[in-house]
Amino acid sequence: MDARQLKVEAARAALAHVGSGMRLGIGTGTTAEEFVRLLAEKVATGLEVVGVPTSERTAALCRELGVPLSTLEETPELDLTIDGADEVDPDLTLIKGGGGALLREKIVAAASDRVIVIADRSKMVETLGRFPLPIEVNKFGLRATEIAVAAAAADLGLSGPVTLRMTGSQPFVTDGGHFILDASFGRIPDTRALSNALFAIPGVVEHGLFIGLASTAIIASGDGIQTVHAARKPGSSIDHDVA
Ligand SMILES: O=C[C@H](O)[C@H](O)[C@H](O)COP(=O)(O)O
Repeated sequence: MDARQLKVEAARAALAHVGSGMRLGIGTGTTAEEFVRLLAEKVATGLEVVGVPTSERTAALCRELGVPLSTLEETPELDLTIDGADEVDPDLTLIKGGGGALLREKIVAAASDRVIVIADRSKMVETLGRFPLPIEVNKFGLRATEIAVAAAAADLGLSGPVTLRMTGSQPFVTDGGHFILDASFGRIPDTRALSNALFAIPGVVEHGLFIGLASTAIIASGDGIQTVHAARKPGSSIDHDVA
């Protein structure tokens, strides 16, 4: 099975969790787009859902394929979000933002009762950090923010290039009008500590570490589909088991 087919299989398995009447968060990226295509087929045959897209790119695909859309203003509480990821660790902490949509993705995920991550097996890692961590930053004070990010990482024993994401000769600009720094720190043993350190920097708008947001990961490989549920945290209502 090639990489695209694995994405389709993960998306298909996630679609089984979608029921009529649901308010859906709809992710961004090539895997989420396979989900949108399958969802659109179901909508065409009568499934009634409303989707809140996590990017202009996803919104355009939904419109093209006839998936009914809402906004988070109109529909601030969602039943389920389905999204891809750049990396997934065994606790279902994620790195996201390879497509630049991390800010809206995190807002939508946080507004959802459940978040299902869909990915092929290559995205599973023991420790996050092989994929450069996307950090969305305000355009103002870019250089100062770059220096502060590197210093915050160094305090945690992390180091590596922090580069401004480009599109051709121009900086990449997110849907929110910000820039993205891609931080190649290597393995991140303490994601919570790095998250806190980054949020202490005023120029940081959001970062791509998704901690405690994913409830389930649906992972496709040549051996089939693996479904992993997030471990129960004190006070949480999330189920915990590994299937
Ligand atoms: O900003 C983009 C998102 O976080 C994507 O969900 C992530 O980059 C995974 O994308 P793909 O499914 O294309 O690998």
